[in-house]
Amino acid sequence: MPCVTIRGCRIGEGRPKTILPIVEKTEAEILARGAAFASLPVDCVEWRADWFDASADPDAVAHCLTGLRQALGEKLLLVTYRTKAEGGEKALSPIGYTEFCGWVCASGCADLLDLELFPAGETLPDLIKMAHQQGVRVVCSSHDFNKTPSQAEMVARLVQMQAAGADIAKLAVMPHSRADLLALLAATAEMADLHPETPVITISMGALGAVSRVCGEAMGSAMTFACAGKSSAPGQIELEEMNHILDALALPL
Ligand SMILES: O=C1C[C@@](O)(C(=O)O)C[C@@H](O)[C@@H]1O
Repeated sequence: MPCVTIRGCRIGEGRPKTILPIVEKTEAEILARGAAFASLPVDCVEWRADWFDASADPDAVAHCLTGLRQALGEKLLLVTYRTKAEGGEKALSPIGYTEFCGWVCASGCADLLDLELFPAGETLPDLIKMAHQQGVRVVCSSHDFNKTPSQAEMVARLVQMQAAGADIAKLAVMPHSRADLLALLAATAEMADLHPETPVITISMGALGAVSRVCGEAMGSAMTFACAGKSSAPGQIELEEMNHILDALALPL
């Protein structure tokens, strides 16, 4: 798998890189979480900006991002606006979504920007180009909180993200059976074996899917979302426990 290197962190190589989400409403709460997470053994912090009270105000977003960047030091910062349709807190018009992404990239504070495959639609390649021009890497994402699509459909979505120019392709789906969980894992292995152009992140959500969050090194998922207190999706495992499990499941060099 090719590796995406940011601030010395090699995403796509070895141990899956850990991510902690911030799901707070006010700048003060967001920055307090950022400062607390900066001292934890985690690789990346995700700011879920759809939770932010002032997410429609460009100055407030820029101010918060500047504070977060300072708080996080060398930890990677992933910025995500998860739209309601994909399981997030707020709906956003296509124009609002594009504007928000522009503010994040212009801030110079984000290492990674989450871009949703379906809402971005035809504008996705242009949004990716805009991010790249400003030195921001793109995690393209797709979520299904209701079901697990077929293996072929999951692979097709991830390949579509790669073709659009994403640096990392991500899929989170909901299982209802062991077969669903196996389909997600099989799609992950298929990507690693047959489409290794970019690292991928794959998640089967909820308790049934939780094993998918810890087996990335063996199966081919490059990053994993954990939690420290508040979680941002069902099935996330506490960071401390996650670190123990990832160590125990490490492959020999
Ligand atoms: O896309 C994802 C993955 C996620 O939904 C999870 O299942 O861990 C958590 C979200 O915060 C993140 O943006």
